[in-house]
Amino acid sequence: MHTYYGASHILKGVNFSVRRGETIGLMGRNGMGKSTLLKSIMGLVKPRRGGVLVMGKPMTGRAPYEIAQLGVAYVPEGRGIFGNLSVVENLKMAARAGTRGQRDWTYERVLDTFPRLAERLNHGGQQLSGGEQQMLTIGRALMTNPDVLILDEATEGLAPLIAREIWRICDVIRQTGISSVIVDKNWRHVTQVTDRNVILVKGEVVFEGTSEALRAQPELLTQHLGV
Ligand SMILES: Nc1ncnc2c1ncn2[C@@H]1O[C@H](COP(=O)(O)OP(=O)(O)OP(=O)(O)O)[C@@H](O)[C@H]1O
Repeated sequence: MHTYYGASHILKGVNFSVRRGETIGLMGRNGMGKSTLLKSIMGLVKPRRGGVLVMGKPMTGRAPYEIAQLGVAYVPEGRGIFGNLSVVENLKMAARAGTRGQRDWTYERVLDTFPRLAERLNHGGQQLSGGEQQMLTIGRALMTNPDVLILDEATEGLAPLIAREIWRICDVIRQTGISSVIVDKNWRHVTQVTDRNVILVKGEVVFEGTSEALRAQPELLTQHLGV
């Protein structure tokens, strides 16, 4: 895939795939193209060359809601809950069956997974802390019973305890067999919950491999992830 913003060539031939049940870490320093890749997949930005297949169906340039209907749930950077609606309303309005008719994620199950949300059911979205808002956006994505969950900047700006809770949730989601793509700066946490990791540098893939393979190459971590 090649994606541009005007004359700026941002994604330079990125080949990226997500298999069923796989959890992928997408890493790289600021401005390397991670969000642009996710937006290109979701139909928010149109790639100029190459394209997107969802379950083998060509979906390049299709609207984000069409991608979502094929089972891809996207939690963008900076979240995006409905601040004037309560936690209950935010969750219930998202409820629907998945692409195979599955209803594994019910309102009750989401609350079991996010005990903090269960304690704040009638709070308005804007009354929640940043971490609770992130839980609510992930919970809302799960209510759509997705096949793939995409999390951009999963724990950005969250207090360490809350970030740890998000990582626990990522692990729970992984165990249910949903595929995930997780963008986060903290490679130590990312690699604990991923099967495969991809590092982007200036719009190109410079590493792709298992968490063990990445940990075995500390020079990559220093060079590309700033550790
Ligand atoms: N709407 C836009 N118009 C023009 N350039 C953009 C736009 N959005 C992003 N860019 C540029 O594209 C490049 C890739 O940005 P992108 O947001 O994909 O990076 P990223 O790896 O997700 O980094 P970050 O963690 O900072 O979001 C950057 O140089 C950025 O300045």
